[in-house]
Amino acid sequence: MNILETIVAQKKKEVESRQAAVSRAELEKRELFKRPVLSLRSFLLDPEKTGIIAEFKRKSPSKGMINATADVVAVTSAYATYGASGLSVLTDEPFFGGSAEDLMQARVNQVPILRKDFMVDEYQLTEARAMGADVILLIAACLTPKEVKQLAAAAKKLQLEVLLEIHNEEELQHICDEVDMVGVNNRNLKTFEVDINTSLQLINAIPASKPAVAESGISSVDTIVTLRNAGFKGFLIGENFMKQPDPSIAFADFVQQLKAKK
Ligand SMILES: O=C(O)c1ccccc1NCC(=O)[C@H](O)[C@H](O)COP(=O)(O)O
Repeated sequence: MNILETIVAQKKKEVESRQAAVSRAELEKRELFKRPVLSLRSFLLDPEKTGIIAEFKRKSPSKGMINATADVVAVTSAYATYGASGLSVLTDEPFFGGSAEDLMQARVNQVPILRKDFMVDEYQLTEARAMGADVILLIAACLTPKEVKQLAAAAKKLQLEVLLEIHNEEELQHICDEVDMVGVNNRNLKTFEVDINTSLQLINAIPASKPAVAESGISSVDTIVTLRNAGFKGFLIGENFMKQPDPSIAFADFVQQLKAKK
């Protein structure tokens, strides 16, 4: 089994046990379930904003522990204050050290929040809404085109936006009307190598109506400029900030450098 298959197998078990403990009807009664959502798509299309989706990521399968001590409210609030167009919060516990609690705490911020997890079941969409997320991620590598369409349609019924993640040309087949944005992950999930050319090679095949997001391995403002010139509207960045002793300061410096490039 590759890492994605391992994660998905674990995810299916987890979802089954959470569903047995808390029904969808119960999740729908939660306060955060009723809040109006913020549109990441609109934030990414705003030329005054940075386009950066800053990720709160404690650890990962490729890097192991990245930051064991960062405080989710302090870091995500700094990201929002210094110009993130969106926040991405990992809610997977076993592989990324995240939690629903992290996302609920990050909800103090008035910027769109992506629930970063491996979505395999509609139950997780209701959970996402109930924890205060605005956007969910669907990963083409672990879903069929039919499953993407079904999950994306169910997300729209909950007013959630959908970011579809692809890794190669074949996965362009997963793009459907129901997805709002298309992400290209530069990380090869078999070798963990990151290559920005993955984004640059796929951008022209992504429909102009779906803002494109370059994901993973971004660590310089020059890379953002290159990706932006190629047509990307969003830039998902995790490790580059989280690995610093103070991710908040690292993010503020990065945005200052980016603004100087304009
Ligand atoms: O990050 C990993 O090691 C990883 C392994 C297996 C599946 C997914 C993985 N990452 C998810 C992501 O998409 C990244 O967290 C996100 O794009 C940010 O990447 P980075 O800026 O390189 O931290």
